[in-house]
Amino acid sequence: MTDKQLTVALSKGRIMTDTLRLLHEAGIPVPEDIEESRKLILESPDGSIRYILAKPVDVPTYVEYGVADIGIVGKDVLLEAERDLYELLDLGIGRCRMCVCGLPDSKGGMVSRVASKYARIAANHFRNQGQQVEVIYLNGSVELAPLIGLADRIVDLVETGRTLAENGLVIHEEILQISTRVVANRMSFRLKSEQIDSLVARLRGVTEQTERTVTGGGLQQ
Ligand SMILES: Nc1ncnc2c1ncn2[C@@H]1O[C@H](COP(=O)(O)OP(=O)(O)OP(=O)(O)O)[C@@H](O)[C@H]1O
Ligand SMILES: O=P(O)(O)OC[C@H]1O[C@H](OP(=O)(O)OP(=O)(O)O)[C@H](O)[C@@H]1O
Repeated sequence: MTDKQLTVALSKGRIMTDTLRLLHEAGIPVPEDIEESRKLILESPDGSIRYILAKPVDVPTYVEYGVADIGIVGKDVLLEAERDLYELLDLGIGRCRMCVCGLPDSKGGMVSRVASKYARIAANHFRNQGQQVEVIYLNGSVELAPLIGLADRIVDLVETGRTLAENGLVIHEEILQISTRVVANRMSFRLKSEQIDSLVARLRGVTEQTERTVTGGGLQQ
């Protein structure tokens, strides 16, 4: 690794393909076999960028500790992690909504139980609303909780709404819009400003193009 090299932590999984497409469109060098390979650290062909492939929930940790200069990760993960990072850019991919959901007739009683993979976001939301709730952490398939009586509501991501619909659940309230963000380590942002500015400017170029195209087509963001 050289001083000039940037280490970029990418989120494996759902947002990986769109992230790689944007990097490619922005002219940022990416190893050809990055999606097929089982390697977790890969260098770009010109050696300017080292990519690390991480679980989304771990990306803010790598960036805060400075083992990655840059991270690409969902706003949901950032809000839940509350790490001390600079958020530089909204890539406009991985769009979905963080919502309070449940059975159609459940609005929460005096002290309701709320299940979520986003325990901190859920707790903050209900605290801000002055509602007393018990938040129960679950790691996935959160929609199960109201169906089997573990909780009366959930806080979870909704994209197409299919998972809710197929399980007889509805949205009671939208908390916030989610999309994928570019974040930087605070020290790297100063020490590698030239490389980081260039990377963000290139990505901003293709992100704005995408947004213009979508808006031009008459679709609502
Ligand atoms: N329908 C969706 N459900 C979940 N995440 C979505 C959705 N649409 C976009 N996203 C974004 O993609 C990210 C989730 O990716 P993924 O499902 O691969 O991660 P994960 O749930 O942390 O992984 P794992 O299931 O392996 O624990 C979220 O952090 C969010 O920003
Ligand atoms: O509105 P939809 O398009 O149906 O998408 C929303 C679903 O997708 C995510 O789950 P994921 O597939 O990541 O599985 P998980 O429940 O194990 O987290 C999310 O937690 C919802 O369950």
